[in-house]
Amino acid sequence: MTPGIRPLIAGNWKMHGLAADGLALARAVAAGATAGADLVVCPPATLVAAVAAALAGTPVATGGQDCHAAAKGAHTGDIAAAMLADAGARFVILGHSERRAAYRETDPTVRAKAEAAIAAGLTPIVCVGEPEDDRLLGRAEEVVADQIGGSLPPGFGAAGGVVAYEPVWAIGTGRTPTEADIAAMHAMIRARLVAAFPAEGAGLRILYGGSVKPSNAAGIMALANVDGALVGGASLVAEDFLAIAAAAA
Ligand SMILES: O=C(CO)COP(=O)(O)O
Repeated sequence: MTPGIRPLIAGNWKMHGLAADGLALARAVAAGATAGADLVVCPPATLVAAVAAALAGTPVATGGQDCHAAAKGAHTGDIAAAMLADAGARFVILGHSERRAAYRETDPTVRAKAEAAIAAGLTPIVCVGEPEDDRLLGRAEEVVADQIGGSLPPGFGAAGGVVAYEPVWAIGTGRTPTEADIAAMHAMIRARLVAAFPAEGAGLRILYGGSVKPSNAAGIMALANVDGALVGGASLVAEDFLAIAAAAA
């Protein structure tokens, strides 16, 4: 945790959820929301409007999982940031490693998307994280520093942007870096944020993601510069997601 920063626990549902189970999950999260942390759920695009409507008046916010960099246009299948905002989203996950890998999203692409998100009034959650090879070769911090340098637009600090550190090899695998490695990476990210955004960098939230579950959340959340979590698999089970939130609060 960083003193003075309110933790954020974000659930990335990825490509999971039809209307009935998605709405039930969102309602169960809202029913158990703890006061000590901000919560956001990021359902598939088809459910953003319905989940946002179901969560209206609750402390749980809604987010998207991606947006296009353009405000509108001939981009079949894509969604503009303003459309997410119009549907009730307040956050959007950008540059997730699954999208960087499957759609070859580069740092400049992610940066342009983050600019579009900010212009639409959304808070971007920009994902960074090293593949396993780079970790084994001792290049993890260098790779993540490059992603930070390339993926965050100038307005990121003023917009209260969020960084999520997700080592690629920890996603969905049950493996996590050591707490010392997480702390070292988050300290590096904090230093880069302070350098890039002198007015706001010390107060921006840096989330850890990758196999976060109730059993390891308290230890990870207690680390310096870990200001919450981006949760995949465990966000699909309300009681697990809420247990992680409780560990951060
Ligand atoms: O990719 C993630 C969140 O964006 C992490 O996924 P898991 O929590 O399933 O490892």
